[in-house]
Amino acid sequence: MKLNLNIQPLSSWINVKNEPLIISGPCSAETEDQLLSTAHLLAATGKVSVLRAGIWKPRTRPGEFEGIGSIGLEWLKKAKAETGLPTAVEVANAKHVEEALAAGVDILWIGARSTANPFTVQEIADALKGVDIPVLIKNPVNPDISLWIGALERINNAGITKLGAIHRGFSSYEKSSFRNEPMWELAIQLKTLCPELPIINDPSHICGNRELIPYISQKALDLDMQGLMIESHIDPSVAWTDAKQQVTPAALEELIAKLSLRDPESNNEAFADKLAELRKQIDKIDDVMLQKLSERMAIVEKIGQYKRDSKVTILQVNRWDEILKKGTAFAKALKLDLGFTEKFLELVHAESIRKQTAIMNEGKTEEEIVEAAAAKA
Ligand SMILES: O=C(O)C(=O)C[C@]1(C(=O)O)C=C[C@@H](O)C=C1
Repeated sequence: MKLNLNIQPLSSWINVKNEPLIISGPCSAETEDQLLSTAHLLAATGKVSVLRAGIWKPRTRPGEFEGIGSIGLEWLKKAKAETGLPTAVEVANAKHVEEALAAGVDILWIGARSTANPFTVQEIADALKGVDIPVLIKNPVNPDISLWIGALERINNAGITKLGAIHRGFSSYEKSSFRNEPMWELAIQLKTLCPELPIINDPSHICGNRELIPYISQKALDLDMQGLMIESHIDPSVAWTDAKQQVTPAALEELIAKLSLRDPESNNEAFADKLAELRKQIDKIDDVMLQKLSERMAIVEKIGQYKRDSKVTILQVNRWDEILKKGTAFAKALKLDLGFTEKFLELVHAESIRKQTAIMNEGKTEEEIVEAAAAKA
């Protein structure tokens, strides 16, 4: 399946100073002086293409600083006039859109909490009808790619063709070293569904601390993302919001200088030949692997029939334990990663159980059974 979005390439709507696109600025606009001094230092790096600032801050609990509000738009206007940097702000309702447009903001973005709510996204989409402005959409807080896609579609349906996504990571119940789990596979899935959609990474919100930002930024570029949105502050230690994850403009400049830029392709003929040869080898191995998996599943089905006819349970925990032990010992000898091997074997075992469950239920899969029950309920 491919996503049918009507979008213009990033280069046609942003004058990118240096590849990749760097959007930077304070988490929150706090004072005129803080915003202007940060903006001037960012502009002086020559590496930043867009100045960002939070004007209205969606906070988890009331009573915290909820953004400086409309006055911040005036400061942004001034910063743009003085530095020449185009500006970007987050909007979360129709009123924000109206005010941001009136203040001449160049790029709007929709935050993760808003993306998770289709009513909010639709309200913003309606407010954007007939307007020609770039809009970036952060992934929803929860790891649900259809909400992300739905938001992109709603905004695109409103006529916005200068459209991009921002990967800022996902909330998770599990304890993690990240503020928001990157779950790169979801961003990769989005890119696969819509290769022409620019995806910008937001290492600040993924990391939640300054230390990890260089690593995540490099990984994002290596996964062929088009840009980075990194929060910066003239003095992060006194920032009113997200103090731990903001960097100084000087630190940002250093971070950008250290990034390795790699191209998605190479014109070097020797490289292309070598790559083609190695890929041929991989194709052959993948064919054998899939062939073998298909043969394995045929045996699993046969066992399933025996189990059904002999009234034996699907799960054979001792046998499964033996497979895991044997498999991981072999993987160790082969220098395969143990975590990967376990995950792979678990996936295969789950598929065996799915197949045998269908055999126990006259060929009906669990999804079909659940669907039929839902239709009756
Ligand atoms: O050995 C069996 O009993 C099988 O059905 C095969 C198999 C497997 O996939 O290897 C599947 C389910 C059982 O829990 C154990 C092993």
